[in-house]
Amino acid sequence: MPDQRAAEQPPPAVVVDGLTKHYGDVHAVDGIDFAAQRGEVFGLLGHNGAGKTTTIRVLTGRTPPTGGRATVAGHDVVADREAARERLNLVFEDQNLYDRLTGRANLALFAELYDARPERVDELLRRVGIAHAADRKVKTYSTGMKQRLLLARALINDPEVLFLDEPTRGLDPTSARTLRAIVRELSAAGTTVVITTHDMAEADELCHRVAFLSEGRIIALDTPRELKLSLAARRGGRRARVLLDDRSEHEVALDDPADDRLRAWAAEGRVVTVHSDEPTLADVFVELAGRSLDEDGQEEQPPDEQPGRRPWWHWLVWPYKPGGRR
Ligand SMILES: Nc1ncnc2c1ncn2[C@@H]1O[C@H](COP(=O)(O)OP(=O)(O)OP(=O)(O)O)[C@@H](O)[C@H]1O
Repeated sequence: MPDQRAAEQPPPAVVVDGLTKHYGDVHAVDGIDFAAQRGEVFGLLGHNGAGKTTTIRVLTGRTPPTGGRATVAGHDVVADREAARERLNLVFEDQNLYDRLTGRANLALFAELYDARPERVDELLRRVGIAHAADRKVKTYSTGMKQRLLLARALINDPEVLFLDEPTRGLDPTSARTLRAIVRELSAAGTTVVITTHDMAEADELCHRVAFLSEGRIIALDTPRELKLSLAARRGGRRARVLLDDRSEHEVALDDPADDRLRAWAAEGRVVTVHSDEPTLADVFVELAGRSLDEDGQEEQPPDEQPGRRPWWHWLVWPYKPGGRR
């Protein structure tokens, strides 16, 4: 019964309703609505100046909205700001660590501030993978280590909602992978994670749903999968290039029931590779925003330094079994 299911559904961890934030004539956030569920990883994506950071600043009580309303963990971010802040935490680019203190001392200070158990400090240092450097001064830490320490610090109060502003920017692939793994663990344990990123491949991999922001407005909001599928549909359906055992290449329509050549070739064991043309999230963004994220002054990285970024044509190796059926 739908009514009963609705009653059992926990309230969303983040609710944003007609939120605006104006700086003079600049409408940094211009009437946005969304809700993020418990355990959801929710991505805010957009060009420089789209309003991502401002949205997070309002939701974390760092700046008041001009209009509209938002709640975090059930608490209004304006009227009930302190209660909301007790249940959230954040990793922000402009945050500072105490450079002349050790990693452990940095965390211990925050543990005291939040009344956390003292054992929590070492637990978190282990969790983010910097226990070995716990007694080194933070000024000797690399960017990745500092980012890990900031994350540990943000977890000290077991937040119900964690806000991460560009958490993997400037990180080496290993640190970025560790951070993504922690986000997944947190999400599985019920923490809601709201993340801003310029990295479309990362958003695709990590986020349950993403909102594309442009000039302070949400221009699309859905799961990465749905966004990609709807672009494929607008382009006339998904297609694939197929390489057969006789080295001939064919283009097939995956969404056209009349085109069952791929199934037939597969049944005959003739397929060597299938080359899918599924659009990427970056393609969806370009279509909606009219330009790519690389066109807004971001420094483009060479392709081999773009972890997880998939080319437009992405090869799937079909299990090839010469002369037989699978
Ligand atoms: N304190 C401020 N005073 C005046 N304007 C501001 C202020 N903070 C942000 N803005 C403006 O609001 C708009 C949105 O900025 P915001 O930092 O939220 O964008 P963003 O999507 O996070 O961009 P980026 O990817 O560069 O961090 C921009 O036009 C910015 O110049």
